[in-house]
Amino acid sequence: VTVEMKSSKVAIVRMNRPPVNALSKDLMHGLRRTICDLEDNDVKGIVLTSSSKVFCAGLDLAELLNPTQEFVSSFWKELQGLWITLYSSRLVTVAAVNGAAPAAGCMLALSCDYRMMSSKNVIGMNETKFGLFPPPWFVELMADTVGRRKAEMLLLQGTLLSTEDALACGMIDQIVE
Ligand SMILES: CCCCCCCC/C=C\C/C=C/C(=O)SCCNC(=O)CCNC(=O)[C@H](O)C(C)(C)COP(=O)(O)OP(=O)(O)OC[C@H]1O[C@@H](n2cnc3c(N)ncnc32)[C@H](O)[C@@H]1OP(=O)(O)O
Repeated sequence: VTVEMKSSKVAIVRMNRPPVNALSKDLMHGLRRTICDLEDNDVKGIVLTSSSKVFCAGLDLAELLNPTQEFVSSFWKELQGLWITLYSSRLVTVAAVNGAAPAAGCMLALSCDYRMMSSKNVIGMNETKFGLFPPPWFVELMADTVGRRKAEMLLLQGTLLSTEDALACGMIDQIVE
């Protein structure tokens, strides 16, 4: 994770884990630590983005291949900790979604106060496409953002929306070129 101060009050926080910013336990820990440090340093707002062409590919599936029980439990704790920290942060949080944002990548964006996204990208919770269903707090985030019925349809079908469709249903707030 890298931090660039745009002024004394606003920080650009970039996920920097090539090639696709898959959320490993370490990346989630780094993001949470960064947000907490910025909160402690009188910063007012952050822009969360990526230093590569993918915003975030969701959970690191490689790390979840044949994990030990202990690892799964610490991974899950880190995921919940990151979500709680970002969602409840006192900072004004903006997601600049500059690449694909599937599954937990979408969760990161939805946990922010405002979402801008570049065109020709995709965002959504596609977990059902590979036989999983998102945890309840992902579901609630989606329902709070686009409405319960729309969320139900998107989640059941594991839809990844284009930038334009995401704007149309309120999943993002602005398209930025
Ligand atoms: C705590 C344990 C609990 C386990 C149970 C979990 C239950 C909870 C259920 C849901 C919660 C949330 C789940 C998730 O977030 S799962 C992740 C879902 N993500 C995806 O479906 C995205 C998959 N990736 C893509 O669609 C594409 O890679 C892309 C659009 C993000 C980028 O495309 P492109 O630029 O063309 O890159 P490549 O596809 O070529 O990929 C490059 C490289 O990166 C690897 N990779 C991609 N995604 C992941 C990933 N999520 N984890 C790990 N690695 C990933 C890909 O395999 C390539 O690797 P290489 O071949 O070695 O180069």
